[in-house]
Amino acid sequence: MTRIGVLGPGGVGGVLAARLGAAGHEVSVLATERTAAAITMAGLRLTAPDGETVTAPVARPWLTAPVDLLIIAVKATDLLPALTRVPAALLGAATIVPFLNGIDHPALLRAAYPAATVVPASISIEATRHRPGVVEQLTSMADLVLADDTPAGAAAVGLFAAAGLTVATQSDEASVLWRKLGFLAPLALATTAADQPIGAARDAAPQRLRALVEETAAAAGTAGVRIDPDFVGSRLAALPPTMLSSMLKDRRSGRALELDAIAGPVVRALGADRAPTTVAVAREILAAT
Ligand SMILES: NC(=O)C1=CN([C@@H]2O[C@H](COP(=O)(O)OP(=O)(O)OC[C@H]3O[C@@H](n4cnc5c(N)ncnc54)[C@H](OP(=O)(O)O)[C@@H]3O)[C@@H](O)[C@H]2O)C=CC1
Ligand SMILES: CC(C)(CO)C(=O)C(=O)O
Repeated sequence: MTRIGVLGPGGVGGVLAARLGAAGHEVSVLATERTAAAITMAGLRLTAPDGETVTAPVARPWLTAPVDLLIIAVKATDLLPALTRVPAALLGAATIVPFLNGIDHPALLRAAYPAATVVPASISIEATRHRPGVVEQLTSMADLVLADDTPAGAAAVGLFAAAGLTVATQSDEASVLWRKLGFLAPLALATTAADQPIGAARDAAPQRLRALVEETAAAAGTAGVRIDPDFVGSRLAALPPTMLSSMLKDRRSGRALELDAIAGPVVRALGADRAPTTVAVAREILAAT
């Protein structure tokens, strides 16, 4: 049994907290005051294609006891304030597995928690937090990718897999994060700018979608990660037409967008001149939100 903390028990964090709790781990969630109270009073309810579970993790607004592994699943826009709930002295040499979209957060986490080991990770899932303590996994897809180039990373892979989650590995941080972004950035930017699911967004502007794919692949190349634009294009073409990105869901709910976390790395890697479509689409989104 591993002591696991989950910072941000929303869509992603709620699914992982529920599944790891059901697998017998000692799970505590670190949440906003209201969510911590809701989970303390009524538990954490997960509805998923394989059924409904109610688990009873310990919920608190900040870490009060050591954990072996800390999952971070807040939005990038909330990361900095959320970290105040986890004192570095208490976290010590724990393993941190962040599931945020984007590229830039591991550096912040390493600076904030110098004794910990940060294991870069990504997740492909469609998960939603309906209200505090009530989350839904919408499809059976729940695919984790972790960097297994450290003993802590290899141990975390084993822990998630033993809880029944699908886990793939990459040997380095850049590959984990850029491969996710190589697919996500075109999907999120195209759908959010169009305010349409991927089917309508790709039909309305196929060349623009292709340009987003090529710019993100070129940006990944600057970090030594080779992404084939044709492969990403075929994955995007195969998505169900009704699929939304989490950025579009955020736009429609009036929540803060992870625009810097998703478009920023592409523009910072290439410069604005070599990422004209990413810049134009991001500016449209900024103007509309
Ligand atoms: N949802 C999805 O399907 C996917 C999401 N991702 C990525 O995963 C990450 C998490 O996204 P997602 O699960 O959708 O986000 P949600 O909004 O569903 O959940 C975020 C959680 O963070 C909590 N939170 C916000 N601010 C703080 C704070 N200051 N202190 C503590 N907790 C806080 C929220 O609390 P409260 O509930 O109290 O508001 C909420 O529980 C993002 O980077 C996203 O891009 C990646 C793949 C798919
Ligand atoms: C790629 C996708 C849709 C699924 O995980 C996602 O990560 C997101 O929308 O944020």
